[in-house]
Amino acid sequence: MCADFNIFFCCYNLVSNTKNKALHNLVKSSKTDSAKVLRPNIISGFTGHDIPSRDIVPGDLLVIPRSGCLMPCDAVLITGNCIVNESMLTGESTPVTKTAPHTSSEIYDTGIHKRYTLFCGTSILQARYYEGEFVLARVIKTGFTTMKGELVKSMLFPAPIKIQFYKDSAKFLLFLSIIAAGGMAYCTYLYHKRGADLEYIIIRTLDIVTIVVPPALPAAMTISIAYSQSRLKHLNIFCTSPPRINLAGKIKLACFDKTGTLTEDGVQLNSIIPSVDGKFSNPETHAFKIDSTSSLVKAMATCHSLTRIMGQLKGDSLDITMFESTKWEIEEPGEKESTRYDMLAPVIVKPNQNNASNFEIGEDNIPYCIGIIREFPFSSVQQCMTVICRELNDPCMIAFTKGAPERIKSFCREESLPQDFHLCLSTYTSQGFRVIAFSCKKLSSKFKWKEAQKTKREVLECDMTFLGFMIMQNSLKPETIPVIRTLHDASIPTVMITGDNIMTAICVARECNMIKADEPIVLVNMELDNDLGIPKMIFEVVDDDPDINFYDKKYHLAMDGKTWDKLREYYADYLPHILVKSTIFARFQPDQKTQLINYFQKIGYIVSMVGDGANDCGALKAAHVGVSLSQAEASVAAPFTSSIPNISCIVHLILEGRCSLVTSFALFKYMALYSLIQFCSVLILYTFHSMLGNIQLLFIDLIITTSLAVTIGHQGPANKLQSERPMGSLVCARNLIPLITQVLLCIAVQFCSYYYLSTQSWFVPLPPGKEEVILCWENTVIFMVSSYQYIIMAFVYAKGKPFRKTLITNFWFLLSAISLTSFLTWLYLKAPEGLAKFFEVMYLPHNHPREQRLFRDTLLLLPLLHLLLALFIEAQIADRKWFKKFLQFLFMKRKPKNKYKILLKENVVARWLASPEFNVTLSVD
Ligand SMILES: Nc1ncnc2c1ncn2[C@@H]1O[C@H](COP(=O)(O)OP(=O)(O)OP(=O)(O)O)[C@@H](O)[C@H]1O
Repeated sequence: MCADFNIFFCCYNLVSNTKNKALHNLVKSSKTDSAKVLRPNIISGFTGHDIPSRDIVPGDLLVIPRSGCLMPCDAVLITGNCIVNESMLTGESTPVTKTAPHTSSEIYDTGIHKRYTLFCGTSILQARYYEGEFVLARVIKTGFTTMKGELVKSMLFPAPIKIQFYKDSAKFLLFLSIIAAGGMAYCTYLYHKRGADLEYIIIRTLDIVTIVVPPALPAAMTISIAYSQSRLKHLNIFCTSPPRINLAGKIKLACFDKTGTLTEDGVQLNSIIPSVDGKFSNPETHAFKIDSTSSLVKAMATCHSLTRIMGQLKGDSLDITMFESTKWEIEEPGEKESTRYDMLAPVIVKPNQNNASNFEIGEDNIPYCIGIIREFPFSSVQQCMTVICRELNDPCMIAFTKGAPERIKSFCREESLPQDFHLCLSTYTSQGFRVIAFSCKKLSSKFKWKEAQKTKREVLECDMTFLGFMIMQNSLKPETIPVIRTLHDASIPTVMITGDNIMTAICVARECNMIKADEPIVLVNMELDNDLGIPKMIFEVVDDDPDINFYDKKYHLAMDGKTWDKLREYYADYLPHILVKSTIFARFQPDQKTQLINYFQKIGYIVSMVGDGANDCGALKAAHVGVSLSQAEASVAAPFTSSIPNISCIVHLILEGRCSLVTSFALFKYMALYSLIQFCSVLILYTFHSMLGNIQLLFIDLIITTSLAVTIGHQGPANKLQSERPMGSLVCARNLIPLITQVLLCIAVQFCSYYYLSTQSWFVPLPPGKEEVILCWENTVIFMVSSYQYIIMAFVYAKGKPFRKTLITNFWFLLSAISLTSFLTWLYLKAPEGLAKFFEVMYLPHNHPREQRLFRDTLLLLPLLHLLLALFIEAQIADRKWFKKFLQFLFMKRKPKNKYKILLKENVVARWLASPEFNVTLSVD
């Protein structure tokens, strides 16, 4: 019993140590010893105090150092602005600008007003305000209530996740308790019959409970997770919710974000297509080749959120590429970077010297420049960004907007849009290009500084003039194609969920082989049916023959965010049938990404999601296994963060997950068998008036089972993903039948060994008595045989393939198993008298009768035979497909259990596609 607890605490410590370390790193990563706050003072208004950061309280006015700092609390900016790295929050390390809110009647809400809020744990790269003035922030939350506190809480108390294994283990424990109850009843009967007193009966029967229900069982389930977590850490994959590692072993659908995940973070400029008076001009490869006085170039020079930090241009890679292509220059006011803050002298952009001559010179010989008065930063929900600018010598301000073409189109006046807008867009998107559109709006001369600060973006984003397209190339990461192939080979379907255009998404999906060249793609669209008053679902086959037989061919559905919303609203019953056949989800907003992941889970998929940006946060959290590609060691965004900057991390995770799951099962079965073996030995010995000695019990519990259980978990994952999946359920016939067979075999071997002993002519059974005898032949035989059985069972369950490395690679296990076997054999055959006495086993000197020595030697054949039979049961029955099929036949399992498997089998969409009602058409190329 004490040894069992020992194992439990060893394993528990191992797991909690890994967790504690991660927590410790996280807390330390943003620990700031002190902070400066302004507190009211009756005499001089406010005075500054340097206080330990733990003494900061909500309501304090925090002074943000100009050179940046780690935020010790959540606070709202009051003055100035800050450039912040929020990778801990979103996984995305592109710096974001936080500004102080403008006076308005709106009530502050952290969820809505994130752009005014500095979050605890995020890194302030720079704080800017007028020279000599403080950058101030009002503290709103401290400690556990902050955003970082939430992350620490989620690590300390991870949200419970439904894992079949844990439910099954509870059932299994119940089953073991029933066995224990049987054993207790037998024990009570036995000792009562022998006339033992009540206290003795109680002690003996309680012994049985501690043997059958091992307290180390929960530890067995976590030890493999601890090993996997530390291996993942070496691969730079960090985990804040370790139980999810086992879930990774059961992933049935792998979802990916596109930009920055499947494709590179950076983009290259392909061409620019200006639009003048509602007509597209010829594409240009460089922005500086276009007339630099054109509005499109001005939009490209101003419509961004770039800033200079340490002399380097920082911001979204798309913005950097765009701005650099104009060859304009950015100038931020103030000599020092940290004083680049002046409402009256905003950030300005100006053409470089070569182009400057094209522009008018202002009064006082000031060279031409554009001041960026206000910026509405890019958001994935809006799919665009807007700036309000003022040109030198122009009394009117101008708004420039850039973003997703569909979105920009909706802002523009009809006459400014070229007729071939869609044709031009689809020409580029269907080649996989990322297309960004631009528009502008001249504001009235009455629109002054004050209005610019107060206006809402909706006022600006209407009645605009379309300016043209910018075509960007975003190539695949080299690892994407091999990883997608590996996942498909392992029968794990892949799905793309992106904010980008649907045609671009389709092209990228084809390029990375998510959709093979010969597999047709069908667009799901919605068209308003005036008769019905609800949208009608229509299908469009992309680039293929619409007369395909969809029953025979693998096909993929693709839809955009708008269709998704309508499907949810009007065709909720059809949605599961469509989902199982869908591979591309484009123009999805962040909340739609989350909804989609939840839907996949509803139809029975274990879903993984890999993403890199702020627009994936919800989906990453919702997925069973969300992996954020981020430099941060832990982010609030996802339970896993990977510093491997590509999707190969998901393969490592699945391999580790499978290894951990299989090891957890193996350890669980091993611990259960160990209890049952000991249970059987004890009952046999009680029956024949003997029992196991304390040293023997300690040796079994502490040395044999602990060393073997701990080293079994050490085995690493297989090198290659297999299409075969590990079992997810412990309490199923496929698991239980081999396990029960192993138990019966162990019992049979113990009985055989006793029977063999009883047939010996020299053997005299123990006479009935009130107290049990330890030093006797009965005890020696059962102790030795059962000790071998613990090693045999560990050997059987330590097998490697197909989800773990081969047993040969597990050095520590082999060392333990070989050393224990050698020691046991030596103890049994050749141990000196003192040691035999210590272990309370029979000592046979050389001059002992030959029959006794022959019996002792030949008894060893039994464990050998047991090993062969146990290996046979595991290799030829438990692991075999025929056994699975036989059980399916036996239990008449006709239908798959998972909903998505039933839906896939039904293939209802193929029927719809064949029906004229759904109006299947061929899309334009
Ligand atoms: N910096 C930006 N400024 C303006 N518009 C942008 C900017 N970045 C992206 N967009 C537009 O907004 C759309 C949505 O962007 P979002 O970041 O949500 O998704 P994405 O980057 O296209 O794809 P993914 O979801 O795969 O990362 C983009 O497709 C693009 O058209």
